Amino acid sequence: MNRLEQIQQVTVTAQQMRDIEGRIFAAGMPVAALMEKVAGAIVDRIIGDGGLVKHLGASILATPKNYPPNTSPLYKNFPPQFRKVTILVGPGHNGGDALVVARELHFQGFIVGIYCPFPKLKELTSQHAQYAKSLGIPFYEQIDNNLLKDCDLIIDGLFGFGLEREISDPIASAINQINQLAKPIISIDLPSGIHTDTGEVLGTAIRATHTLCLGLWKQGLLQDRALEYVGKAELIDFDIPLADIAAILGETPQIQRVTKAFALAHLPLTRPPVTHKYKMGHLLLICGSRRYAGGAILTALGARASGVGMLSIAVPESIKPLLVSHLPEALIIGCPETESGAISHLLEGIDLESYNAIACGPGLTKDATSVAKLVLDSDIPLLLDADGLNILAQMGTIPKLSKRQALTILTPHTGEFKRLFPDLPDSTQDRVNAVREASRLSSAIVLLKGARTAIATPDGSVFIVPESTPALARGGSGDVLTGLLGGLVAQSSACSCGTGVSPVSLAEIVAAGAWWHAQAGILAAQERTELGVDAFTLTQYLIPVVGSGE
Ligand SMILES: NC(=O)C1=CN([C@@H]2O[C@H](COP(=O)(O)OP(=O)(O)OC[C@H]3O[C@@H](n4cnc5c(N)ncnc54)[C@H](OP(=O)(O)O)[C@@H]3O)[C@@H](O)[C@H]2O)[C@@H](O)CC1
Ligand SMILES: Nc1ncnc2c1ncn2[C@@H]1O[C@H](COP(=O)(O)OP(=O)(O)O)[C@@H](O)[C@H]1O
Ligand SMILES: [K+]
Repeated sequence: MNRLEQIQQVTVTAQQMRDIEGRIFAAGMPVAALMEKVAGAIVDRIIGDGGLVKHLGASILATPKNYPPNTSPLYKNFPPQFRKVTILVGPGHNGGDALVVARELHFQGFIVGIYCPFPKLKELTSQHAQYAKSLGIPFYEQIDNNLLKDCDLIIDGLFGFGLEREISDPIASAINQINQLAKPIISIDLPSGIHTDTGEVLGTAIRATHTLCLGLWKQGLLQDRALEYVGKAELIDFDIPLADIAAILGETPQIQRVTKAFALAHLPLTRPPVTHKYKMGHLLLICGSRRYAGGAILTALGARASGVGMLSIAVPESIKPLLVSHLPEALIIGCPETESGAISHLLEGIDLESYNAIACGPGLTKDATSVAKLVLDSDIPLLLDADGLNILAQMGTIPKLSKRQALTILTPHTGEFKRLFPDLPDSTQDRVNAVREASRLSSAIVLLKGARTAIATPDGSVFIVPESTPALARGGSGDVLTGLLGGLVAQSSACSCGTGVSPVSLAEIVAAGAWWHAQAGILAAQERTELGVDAFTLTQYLIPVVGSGE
């Protein structure tokens, strides 16, 4: 993995970023030099070759203005008119970054106006402000028409990782006013108003179209509740030495982004030349009911895409023919069923210990309680989803799981999470902490579904899937995930040759599977629009995602 791939995996809190920054300054890097370097990289990303401005849509490339042509090399990216950029400047170093960007855009021929309502600025920020004023760049203390009229682009440098308390008026009102303009907004480091660690909106926040996160990914940008403010996010690297990151975060950071490089390194994409089907894992899926027969098919199709060596599927007897017709390669086990058409108990003679993993839950209904109890008492890796989770919640999550020897993986959405862990804080808020706490308490690997799915291990490691698509917010897509993960877990547990997989290794595989699922959604949405990603279609995009050979 190259340096940039390693950097992309790292996430930090504000305090960790301060500590890393502190080491760089202590080693001799001047603060002002670092600010120049960072701001230079921001300017390049905005107006350099292939820069963001080209992609910001009609508003920045329209409205011709009658100014003389500019000869700057960077300006070749633009039509031959000057452009008007409004820059929001805060009192700290986020404002300092913004002022350096303002100065450079001014020199490149842009018409720059600065909104800075703060009477007192940090020293370096104050020096940059003084120089910008000396260049004739106008400063405004209030958001007024002069500043915003005809402005093509807004750059937000009000607050970065130094924001710790709620934003109040007049800045809060100014932010709300700016948000209503529907102009392109590029936020420096974080959208101002978003808490660096938790993603909480502190009073109000800038709704950015783009966020250029500086140096290392801030955790708050990976929390669901921040997403509508973040827009498209990307990292601006400024060569933070890996040794300084490791000194603060350890060799393996506790909270990691699941990148493509990470996922591909953990998926079983190649097989040993000499092997056989049972060495490639035997998964038992327990799913479906007469009412929810489709869920069983979707789960099974997810498992199929995992490449698992053998797939057995326990379903109620009455839907066995349906499963056989969809999955001719699988061994379908028809089970006795309740009056309501749920599995009442597993067929006599099924030896649970002969499987490498069990995935249980989709479409079961709560009438299948005895089956869920049985698998919880087994001694092999178990993934529980949907009704499997609801039944577990009824039994009492923590006491029940504390008796299990083998690894358990729980894959709740926020509603199921609340039922499983009623005493934990709301998982729609600080998701990273919620999932981490749930895993610690239950000793299970917990995957909390959402726009940014997070996976935690009992020892406190968290993996966050940083890209996905709302196209997946659709019935059945979670069933596909269950099957896919079940197949991956079975393969890894078969490969461990009886030595057992560690919780962290298993969580890495689960995280890679969640990345795979999200990427299939993204690819399907690109080709078929966000409306075209029904759960069956999603299953058909799993292999293309890893099969493109890129
Ligand atoms: N790390 C790195 O390597 C690099 C970091 N860099 C940049 O530095 C940024 C961090 O800078 P920072 O620490 O100066 O904090 P920042 O976010 O600008 O704001 C804090 C200021 O706001 C104030 N304030 C706080 N809350 C407030 C409120 N509600 N309402 C009003 N005021 C409030 C608070 O003052 P206070 O009133 O609390 O004394 C303080 O002055 C970072 O995001 C990145 O852009 C790069 O330049 C170089 C590389
Ligand atoms: N807004 C969203 N953005 C990205 N992914 C989403 C979003 N909403 C849901 N998902 C994903 O879709 C899947 C939904 O799973 P789940 O709620 O269990 O649905 P079902 O039970 O109908 O199959 C999860 O993998 C989740 O992460
Ligand atoms: K900002």
